[in-house]
Formats: sequence, structure tokens, C-alpha cells
Amino acid sequence: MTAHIFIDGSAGTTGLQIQERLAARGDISLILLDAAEKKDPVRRGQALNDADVSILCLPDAAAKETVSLARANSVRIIDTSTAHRTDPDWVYGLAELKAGQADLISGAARVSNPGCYPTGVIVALNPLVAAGMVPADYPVAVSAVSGYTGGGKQMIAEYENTDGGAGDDSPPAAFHLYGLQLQHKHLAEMQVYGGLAKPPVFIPSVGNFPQGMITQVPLDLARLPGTPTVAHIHDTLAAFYAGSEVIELVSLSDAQTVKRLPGDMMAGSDKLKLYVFGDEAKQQVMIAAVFDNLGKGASGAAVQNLDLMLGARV
Ligand SMILES: NC(=O)C1=CN([C@@H]2O[C@H](COP(=O)(O)OP(=O)(O)OC[C@H]3O[C@@H](n4cnc5c(N)ncnc54)[C@H](OP(=O)(O)O)[C@@H]3O)[C@@H](O)[C@H]2O)C=CC1
Ligand SMILES: CC(=O)N[C@@H](CCC(=O)OP(=O)(O)O)C(=O)O
Repeated sequence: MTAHIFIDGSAGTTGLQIQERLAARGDISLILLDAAEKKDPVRRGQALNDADVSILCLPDAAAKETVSLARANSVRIIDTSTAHRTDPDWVYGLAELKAGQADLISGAARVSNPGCYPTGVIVALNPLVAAGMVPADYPVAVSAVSGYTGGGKQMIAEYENTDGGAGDDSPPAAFHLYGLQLQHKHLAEMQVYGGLAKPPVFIPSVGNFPQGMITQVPLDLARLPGTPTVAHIHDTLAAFYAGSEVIELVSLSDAQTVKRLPGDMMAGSDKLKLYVFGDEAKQQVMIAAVFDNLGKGASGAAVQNLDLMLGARV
């Protein structure tokens, strides 16, 4: 049976990548609106209500508007924006969050696709918090780097047209920090699904490469209950992600040989590599999640969620 899938915002960065992933599939027929119709609420409402599942690839306000056009709560939607990620009426679309989460997604009408940065942070932290190894009130600090496609069409234009975003002819920086007022839109999501008592200190950055992401979570083992070893941390993550087809935990011995971790190492992949780097003597660990901001960080995750939802349907 063919599933009819509406992509709202199909001409944007996330929408185009979802289209690419679905274009060749015989089990899916795409509903796409042309340039004249794509901002018309009447046409968007029709497409939403006719589709088996709709994927919203829009800014938050436009995503909320599309959701308001649904005729019933049973209309099935995946929202890739930030608008519904901590809404209790929506299922969080990180299949690896806990046992049973994939089943919840399969049966859900409303699925919020995780944010790119939170994906890496939650995948690293949540199993350790759930196991009681990292207390909810541990002072978590995260640094991260994203490829410039993370900023959507506007940032892509800044980098690729080299106007640097400054409104003049200065070229874009090779690397810049941002979010420096510690107010990033992903903090709530990291806190809720990371199981933390308060949001982490989070310092994101952008590198001059299109796709890729690394999130880094350092831990001081001496301050954790029972003072776990580096191997304990790795073993806990290994047990949690055993059998996962998307999250690959790199062995400790392989991690020990790594000298450089390129930001764009996983560009083009929908998988996520997790590394535990550590020094037993200093009782320190840094957990790095390496993935594509547009893969497991956005469009790849949306297609994973869509497949779960369609699997429940047929
Ligand atoms: N880029 C990334 O790495 C990630 C992005 N996301 C999320 O995905 C969503 C889309 O982001 P992204 O693809 O990067 O953004 P883009 O800016 O690349 O694309 C947004 C798309 O939405 C369309 N749009 C804007 N307003 C409306 C409206 N009122 N009605 C209909 N269409 C509209 C735009 O059309 P037009 O250009 O004509 O205005 C454009 O095609 C955002 O919520 C973002 O937070 C999530 C994870 C990662
Ligand atoms: C580099 C860059 O600007 N990244 C965006 C996050 C990417 C994004 O749009 O994230 P979600 O839709 O997943 O929330 C930012 O920091 O706001």
C-alpha cells in the first residue's frame, strides 16, 4: 500500500533532505506544494488532512499554524521544529531514548523530531542518568560544533555567498562561537530528556563546513556516585545501545587511537558515532557524539520516525 506523505516546507534545508531520502521509495507518494501554494493555509490544510503522515519542516510559528489546521487529533504529524519538543501531548521522536520509545513513536499521531544538538547530548547523558551514575543535579557543561546548514537557508547563503552574515563583504569566520548569552532554544529539551535538574551550560559553535556535528559532554568521575571508571561509563553505554542500528558506540581501544575528530566526519550518514575518551588516572571522561546535523540531527531522524509510524499503520 502506498503512503501519502506531505512535506510542509519541502523547499527548505530539512525538507529537501527528507525529499531526497524518500524520492526513490516505491511505498511512498509525496505531496508537495509549489511556490505559489506553499504558504497558503487552505492548501496546506488540505494536504495535511489528506496525507497519511505530514512532516513539518518550517519555522516554529509556521509549524504551529499548520498543526492548528488539522481537523482531528488523529491527523498524524512529525514536526521537525522546536515548537512541540517538550509538549506532553507529543511523543519525543528519539527512538533510542528508552525501551519502548520506538513503540510509542509507531503508534503516535504527533511526533516531535529532536533538535540536532539535543540528540547528541541526550544520547550521551541519558543512559548514565537513568542508571544513577550521573545525578540529575550534576553540573553538566556541553560544547558543540555544527556545520553551517544548521542555520537553514539564511546561514547557507551567508557562507556560500560569502557575505559573512555581517551585511558587508567580509567572509564568514572559519569557526565561531554563539549562544553566548546562554539562552539557546535547545536547553529545555536537553534538560527534560537528559534527565537533568537544570539546563546545562551550553556553548554551540559553527564551522565552515556544510554538514556535520560534534557534541561534547565532559564528566569528572571523582564527583560521581561510586566514582565509576572510564570502563564503567563505556560499559553502561554499551549495554544501553546494544543492538542499535543507528547508534554505534566505538570501542574504548579504538577511541584510544583517535588523534583528531573532524566535525564533518559523519556528513551524509544517518547514523551517530559515540566515543568515550578518558583518562583513568585523572578520573576524567569526555563523551563525544559525532553525526550529521541534517542526518540523525534532522532529516534522517524524521525518516526513521516516519518508518516507525508507517510500520504501525500497515
Ligand atoms: N537545519 C538543521 O540542521 C535543522 C533544522 N531543524 C528545523 O527544521 C525547521 C526548518 O529548518 P530549515 O530547513 O533549516 O529552514 P530553512 O530556512 O532552510 O527552510 C524553511 C522553509 O520553510 C518555509 N516557510 C517559512 N515560513 C513559512 C510559512 N509561513 N508557510 C509555509 N512555509 C514557510 C520556507 O520558505 P521560504 O524560504 O520561501 O520562506 C523554507 O522553505 C526549523 O524549525 C528548524 O528549527 C531541525 C533540525 C536541524
Ligand atoms: C548552526 C545553527 O544555527 N543551528 C541552529 C540549530 C539547528 C536547528 O534549527 O535546530 P532545531 O530545529 O533542531 O531546533 C541554532 O543553533 O539555532
